[in-house]
Amino acid sequence: MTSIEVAALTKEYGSTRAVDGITFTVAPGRVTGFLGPNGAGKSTTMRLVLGLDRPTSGTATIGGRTYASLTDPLRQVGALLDAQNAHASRTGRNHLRALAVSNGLAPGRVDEVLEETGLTSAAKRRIKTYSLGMRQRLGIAAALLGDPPVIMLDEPSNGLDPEGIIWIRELLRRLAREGRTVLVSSHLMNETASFADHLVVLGRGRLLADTPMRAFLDAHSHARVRVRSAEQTRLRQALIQQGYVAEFDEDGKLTVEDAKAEDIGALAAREGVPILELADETASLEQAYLALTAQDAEFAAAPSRP
Ligand SMILES: Nc1ncnc2c1ncn2[C@@H]1O[C@H](COP(=O)(O)OP(=O)(O)OP(=O)(O)O)[C@@H](O)[C@H]1O
Repeated sequence: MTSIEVAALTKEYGSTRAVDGITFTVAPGRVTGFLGPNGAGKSTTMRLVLGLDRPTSGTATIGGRTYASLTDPLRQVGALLDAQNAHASRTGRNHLRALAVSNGLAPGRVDEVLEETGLTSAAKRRIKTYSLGMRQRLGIAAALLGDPPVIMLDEPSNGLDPEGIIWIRELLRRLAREGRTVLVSSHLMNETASFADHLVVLGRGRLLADTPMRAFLDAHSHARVRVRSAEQTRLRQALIQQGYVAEFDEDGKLTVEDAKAEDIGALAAREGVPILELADETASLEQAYLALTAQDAEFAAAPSRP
């Protein structure tokens, strides 16, 4: 069982502090979604874990060791950082073969990972003829080549079509079920919600959250009810009198903030307003994430103390 451990990690590029003293552990057996606005420091953190950059201070280790000190790195960690990285004039299969040979991996793995990523029929084509989605698949194939216990993917859904997005979701879930440590950055919130068990959220280089997905949703989103009745205007007045915030949406339904369906149903019954539709709205990761990063933006925008 191998974890990724990030401890008091800081990276400065000149006067830019890309990563600012973050500490978290990515545990095996689950998919950890790595979220944050553009420039939050996700790619920098991944590069530091992979030894592609040196921390200004702090450490990033895999199973207690730095990437540089791993004896067989591709058997320990598979990573997809930049799908454009492969030699464009090679075929997909030759690219993977070269990687396998230079890292002492069994050549038989090449056909296995081509199959696993749906690239078998394109294996003999040059990479320059691949679509962005195919390059993503090839990058994932390379990450899986050494059958590693730790997998780190930066925006793997980039360029994938809907079928590819379902495929990657299932792949990530399976890798976690097999007990691997899976860290996946994404800017697609609802997509992340469909595969992640756990979330690490960065904002301006700092750690904003390190929490199970469910707890994150519960903590950062509020309950909301959508209701349609035979007398919407009257219902809205009654809701407002009771202190609720209720607004019409574009479909003409009422959205009631900080409310539960059972309370709104009871209120409508007391008022004698027939209800046609009534439902609790489930919190979306996007809602929760925006609530969290909005707080961060306010905090970050506050004037610094003398
Ligand atoms: N090599 C570099 N030189 C200078 N600044 C850099 C370098 N790499 C990253 N940065 C800066 O560090 C900050 C964090 O960037 P990073 O790419 O890690 O963010 P990110 O969360 O991955 O964002 P995105 O989702 O846009 O990829 C940004 O302000 C970026 O401009």
